[in-house]
Amino acid sequence: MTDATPDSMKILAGALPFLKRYDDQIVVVKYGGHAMGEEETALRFGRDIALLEQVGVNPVVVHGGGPQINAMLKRLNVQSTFVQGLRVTDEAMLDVVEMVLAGPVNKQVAEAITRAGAMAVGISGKDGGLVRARKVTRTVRDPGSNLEQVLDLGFVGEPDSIDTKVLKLMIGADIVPVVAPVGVGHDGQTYNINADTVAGAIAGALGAERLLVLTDVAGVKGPDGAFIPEMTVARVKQGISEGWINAGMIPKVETCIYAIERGVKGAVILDGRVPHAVLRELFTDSGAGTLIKP
Ligand SMILES: Nc1ncnc2c1ncn2[C@@H]1O[C@H](COP(=O)(O)OP(=O)(O)O)[C@@H](O)[C@H]1O
Ligand SMILES: CC(=O)N[C@@H](CCC(=O)OP(=O)(O)O)C(=O)O
Repeated sequence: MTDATPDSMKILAGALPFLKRYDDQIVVVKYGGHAMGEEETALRFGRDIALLEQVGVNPVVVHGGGPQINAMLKRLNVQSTFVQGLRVTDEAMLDVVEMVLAGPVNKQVAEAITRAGAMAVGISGKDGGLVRARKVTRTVRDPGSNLEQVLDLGFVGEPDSIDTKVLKLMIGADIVPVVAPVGVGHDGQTYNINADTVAGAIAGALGAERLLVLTDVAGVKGPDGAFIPEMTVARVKQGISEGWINAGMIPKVETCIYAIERGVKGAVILDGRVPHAVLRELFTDSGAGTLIKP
């Protein structure tokens, strides 16, 4: 006899169809720097990911660390600037970015999952040639002259190709990969890549069942400020052109569109600070956050 209450039986019964649906499927989880929050939030995230692994899902975690990089830059008294949500990265900045992302942040996330009972191993996109990167530029319109200007963002990259071999080896060995968003160019140059972009590229390359983008807002807000539970790709594009989707939300929605166009079944932007956000999204009918659909 167990002491299971009717409530816990109800929750389990409700979760069963979802457990079946995600059995042996890959779910890519982007864990944003803003979603990391307090230590307790990180430990809770670790427990949720470990649980996914234990019930037969194959989670792959890609983490950010923007606020953690900012904290280190403040200690070093270095200013940083952003263009369309991307950090302008010169050589000195690149050292700090790689040190923070592939160092303490990567290790803390992997440790939180491992502590919760799964085996997680932290790597950067440079390991095993996982993320081959190319340099990006951004075009902006000067409000004064209305002329277009191409901006050089330094060592900011985007994924050129993804070699999934190292991830597949890890998944096959029941190891949860935890990926820091740093890539390497064909010439060996290191690039700082937005973590949302890396998550979308990895989800697309792995043919993931779901991409979950964890941040510090409930999802995408519309022009009236109200949260939107479901959006089509066309509506997202409208939001960007009208400007009510802006700043750090742009790489998120763009990566969701990229992943969907490559066969990922659904991409969701949700608040990672809400307890069990990942489990609620995957294992309940109501879900959480904004689902982006074709
Ligand atoms: N339409 C929108 N809906 C919700 N958030 C938006 C929207 N447009 C811009 N944002 C901003 O995007 C931020 C999330 O991006 P970011 O700060 O880069 O998060 P993370 O560190 O999780 O990657 C939100 O905190 C919000 O300020
Ligand atoms: C090019 C670029 O902007 N890279 C990001 C990488 C970290 C990141 O994306 O972290 P979040 O997910 O927490 O925002 C940066 O330097 O902040």
